[in-house]
Amino acid sequence: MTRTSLDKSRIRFLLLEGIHPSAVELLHAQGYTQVEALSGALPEEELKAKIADVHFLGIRSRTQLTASVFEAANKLVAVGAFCIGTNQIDLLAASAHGVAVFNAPYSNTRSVAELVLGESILLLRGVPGKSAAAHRGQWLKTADNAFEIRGKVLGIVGYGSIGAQLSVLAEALGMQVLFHDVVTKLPLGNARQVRDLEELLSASDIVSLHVPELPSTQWMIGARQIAAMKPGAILINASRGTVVEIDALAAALKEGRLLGAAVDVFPVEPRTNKDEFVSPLRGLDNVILTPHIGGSTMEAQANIGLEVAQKLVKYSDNGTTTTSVNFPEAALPAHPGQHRLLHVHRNVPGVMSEINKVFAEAGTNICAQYLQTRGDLGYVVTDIEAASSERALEKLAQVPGTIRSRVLF
Ligand SMILES: NC(=O)C1=CN([C@@H]2O[C@H](COP(=O)(O)OP(=O)(O)OC[C@H]3O[C@@H](n4cnc5c(N)ncnc54)[C@H](O)[C@@H]3O)[C@@H](O)[C@H]2O)C=CC1
Ligand SMILES: O=C(O)CCC(=O)C(=O)O
Repeated sequence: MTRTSLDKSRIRFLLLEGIHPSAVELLHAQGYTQVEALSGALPEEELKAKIADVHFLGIRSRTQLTASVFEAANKLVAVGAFCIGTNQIDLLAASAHGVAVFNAPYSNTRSVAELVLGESILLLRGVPGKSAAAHRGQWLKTADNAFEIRGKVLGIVGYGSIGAQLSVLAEALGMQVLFHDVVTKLPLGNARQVRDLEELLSASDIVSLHVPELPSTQWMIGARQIAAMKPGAILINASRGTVVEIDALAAALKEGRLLGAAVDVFPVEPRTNKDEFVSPLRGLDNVILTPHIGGSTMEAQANIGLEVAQKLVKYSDNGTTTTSVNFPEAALPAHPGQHRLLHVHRNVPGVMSEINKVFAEAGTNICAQYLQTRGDLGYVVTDIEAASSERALEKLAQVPGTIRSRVLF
């Protein structure tokens, strides 16, 4: 697939799921005027119809980018996930179509950690139940089952950016922190990495989950793991809905085995704010239910809007792919006066020599060349004199193994 350089005014951006206006402002300021921003996610067929004309797509956690969506996205150059998780994107399909994917790996970390800490305090005091009762006219003034957070044991599953941030905040409130991670991690403060998940579950007053959605994390907290938790403990899930078996959690809460829970993410989430939220946890007073808003603060969203839009602009303007989640990473300098050829190919032996044969046979003088590979993908960027770029691009597209090529003026 070959693309010649488009005038910025012809490059189309589609931003879904209420991405913060800071993204649109940045794109406009960088000369990209064709930006359509919608508030919700689109069903697959609608998305496929709409995406056919789109060069850059912005999504959050709701939009499912399947292989079939990528098939329909002929013009798509890059996807911006305006969030941390990229499990909603078929990254192999994106790579196979030469589509670069970017995200914002840290911008909402603090927001999630703060929410979890706030929920921990409220649940230890039984506030959700007492508040719900007060709304019904009941006055539940009692200290029964109400506890301070100081001295309690917080068990963090997944000690990455969010888990580690939570650990620091929790210690500041006097909690003891244990964590379980598949990787050996530097414990912050007095936190301690435990041997396995079972040890963490049996020792913690509050268990908070911060793992990515992976085959290995799917349903990692089920009936057996909940039974291994301390009686009267609290479970918090602000990671992904596939990490906890929701029926097992509902059963434990109804039986009173757990003191409470806070759940922000669900196996099935409404696509828009107008769709009904259905869950076996509805109606349980000792459960805080939130609509996947762990990262939804004005601060985080404004920063994410800028960060991801900036990454898309850099890739569009000069081919830089730094921090891409699926592409070889290349930080490229400006290319004044030269044309820049971007070539995405299958990383198999011989492609580079074929590419350079194209330039040699055409007598093209190469001003600069950069190559990076990542797994099955190769990304080579060649700066050449402007006069020969059109012919070179045509020839490059015929190199066996080519996935996509593009020229930047
Ligand atoms: N509720 C919300 O709005 C938000 C949810 N998230 C979710 O939180 C997840 C975590 O975010 P970050 O901390 O930034 O990710 P991260 O990648 O920095 O940390 C994840 C940690 O989990 C560990 N891990 C992976 N598999 C594991 C397993 N089977 N058992 C134990 N540990 C395991 C990793 O080694 C890593 O240390 C994201 O992937 C995303 O799904 C992120 C932001 C907002
Ligand atoms: O804010 C969102 O839409 C998604 C937040 C999230 O889950 C993430 O950043 O991974």
